[in-house]
This record gives sequence, structure tokens and C-alpha cells, in this order.
Amino acid sequence: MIEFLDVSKTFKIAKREVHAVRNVSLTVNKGDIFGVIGFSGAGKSTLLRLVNLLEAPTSGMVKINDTDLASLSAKDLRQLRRRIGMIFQNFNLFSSRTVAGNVAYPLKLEGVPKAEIERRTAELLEFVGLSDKAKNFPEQLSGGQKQRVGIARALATNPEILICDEATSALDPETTADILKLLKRVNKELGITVLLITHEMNVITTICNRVAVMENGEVIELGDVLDVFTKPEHPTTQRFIESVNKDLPSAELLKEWHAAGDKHIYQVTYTGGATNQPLLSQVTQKYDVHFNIVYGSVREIQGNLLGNLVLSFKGDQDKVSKAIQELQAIVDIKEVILDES
Ligand SMILES: Nc1ncnc2c1ncn2[C@@H]1O[C@H](COP(=O)(O)OP(=O)(O)OP(=O)(O)O)[C@@H](O)[C@H]1O
Repeated sequence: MIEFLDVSKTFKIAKREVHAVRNVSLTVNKGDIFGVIGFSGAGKSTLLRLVNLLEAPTSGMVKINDTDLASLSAKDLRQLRRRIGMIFQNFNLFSSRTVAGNVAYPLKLEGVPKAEIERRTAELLEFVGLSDKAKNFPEQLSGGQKQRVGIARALATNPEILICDEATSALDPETTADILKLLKRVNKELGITVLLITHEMNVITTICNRVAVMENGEVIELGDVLDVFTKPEHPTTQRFIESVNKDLPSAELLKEWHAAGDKHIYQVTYTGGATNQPLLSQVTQKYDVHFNIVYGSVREIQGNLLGNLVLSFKGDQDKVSKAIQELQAIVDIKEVILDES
């Protein structure tokens, strides 16, 4: 439903050209929660501004529901803009209006009758869990509550697309989790396509089904979140993933364990259910070796479990080798080599 076809955006500052977006082609399908991740200056905001019609591409085409945005008249653009809601890192609420007044604002602009505005505002505030704050002013709210108001306001005109510009970057981890849950409800319960930009991998893995990684204006990796998370190809993507998924203990800790007698340390990675666990113990029992989980995590992405466990095996060297060999058929397992430098 949102298509970028070989889109570039170049800014000219004095005689210098800044290639903010370069040859980007990607499709955000209806119902997606599509995340664009990149470090500062990667071109994420420019990409969003091309969708919400604040910028026009230098070359290429941006389409929404098969319509080339460049072909629209000013009136059609205004109409399309109503189909796109937006929330911001700094919430952008009107400080002089109450919570209800903020949510009602876009409806007032559209000339919706007063009784309908009141009904819709109450409904939206209930959806975001802020019915009791209707008469408060933004300064009386926490960051998370302010973002809920921002979301209610963005939903007021029944948009098809919600654009989120670093919507959780100003929030603590717990509040971030609450807002991400709410965005997931917006997507599932209201059927709204969500396009978000972020520099936090955690946001991508928590709610997105598709991801594009940007660097220097280009999309350097694109795909389903689970695929990109489990098989990142570009070093920048790998850095983002390491930020949420440190897969090995530090070299110092490994050396300590080695010195204390843990000589058979292996890393096991797997995707799927908990079914691997009994297999692991069945194999180790068969060969009379024992294992201890010394490090690792199991996380959920898109309803799939991703396990990354570091195990220390104890037992006869020969038996450990045989057990490892058998385990290789079941899970991805490799020895953790000690860095002697
Ligand atoms: N209006 C503009 N005029 C000139 N250069 C611009 C303009 N907007 C963005 N740029 C430049 O384009 C590049 C991409 O910027 P953009 O804001 O899209 O990146 P970003 O990934 O969103 O970064 P951040 O996370 O810091 O906002 C940067 O080099 C920026 O300085």
C-alpha cells in the first residue's frame, strides 16, 4: 500500500549536495508494522517526510494505494493527508488545550458536529486508557500518557496509516513497552498499517513484522524481522542486533571459566519451540555427560522462540565429542573458542 520505487531525495545546501535518500525501493503492505532502523543521519526522517507529503522525491516515485503522490492535486493531497496519522518523539501536543481538546482538534478542523466530536473523543480516550485525564493539560501528564494522547489524536480521523517518528525514544523502557503494546493494538484491532522509524532494535523486534535497515540514505538490508534477526548480512545490521542480543560472554569471563576447569564450552542457537530442551538432555544422558547453562537468552520474535545458549559440558572428552556430534543434527552448535590474545 506504500511503495517506494527507486526513490532518491537530494538536498542542495549552497553548492553542496546531500543525498539524504538514495535509490530506495520498498513496499509496506497493508497490515504491516514496518520498521525503518538506522543511526542518526541515515535518512529515516526524510523517508517518512516523503510519505507524509512534506517532501517530494528528487527522482523515483512514492505511491500510496497505487496512486503516485506526485500526480495528486493540492485538494487530493489534503484529502490523502487525512488518511495518514502521525505521532512524534516529542509528542507535539498543544499545551494550552486539554487532553480532550488535543484529541478533538483534528475533528474540529474537519467541521465534525460537536456531539460527534465529544462521542469520538471519549471513545478514543477510552481506547488509549486515558478517560480519566480528559480535562487535564499535557503538562500534568507523564511522557507515556502524552504519547497516548498523541496516538488518540492521530487516530481521530480514522487514518489507514499511522506514521511514528521515533515515538518511544523519549520514554523509559517500561513505558516504551506499554506504548509498543498500544501500537500493536492499533494495528491489530483497528487494522491500521504502521510505519515507524527508530534507532532502537528493541522496538523492531518487539512489534514489527518487516524491517528496512538504512545507512547513508540507502536501504542496506530489508526483510521479515525474524529472517533479518537470525541471518543479518550487513555489518551495520549485525551491530543493531548485538545491541539487543549479546550472544557470548566477555573474553575475561570465558578465560575465568576456562581456568576454573570449564574446558568444553559450546554455543547452541535454535529457532522454534522448547522441544529442543528434552532432546538436549536426552542426548547428554545417553552419553553420560552433563551440561550447565552458563550464559544465554531465549527471546520471542513474531511468535517464534529464538534460543541462544552457552553450555559448559562436563564428562569424558570422547563422550562429550560424541554427544556434540549427535547434537549437531538437532541444533546449531559450535565450540566457543577462547581468544588467547
Ligand atoms: N531539509 C534538509 N536540508 C538539507 N539537508 C537535510 C535536510 N533534511 C535532512 N538533511 C540531511 O539528510 C541526511 C539524512 O537526514 P535524516 O534526518 O533523514 O536522517 P535520520 O536517519 O532521520 O537521522 P536522525 O535520526 O538524526 O533524525 C542528513 O545528512 C541530514 O543532514
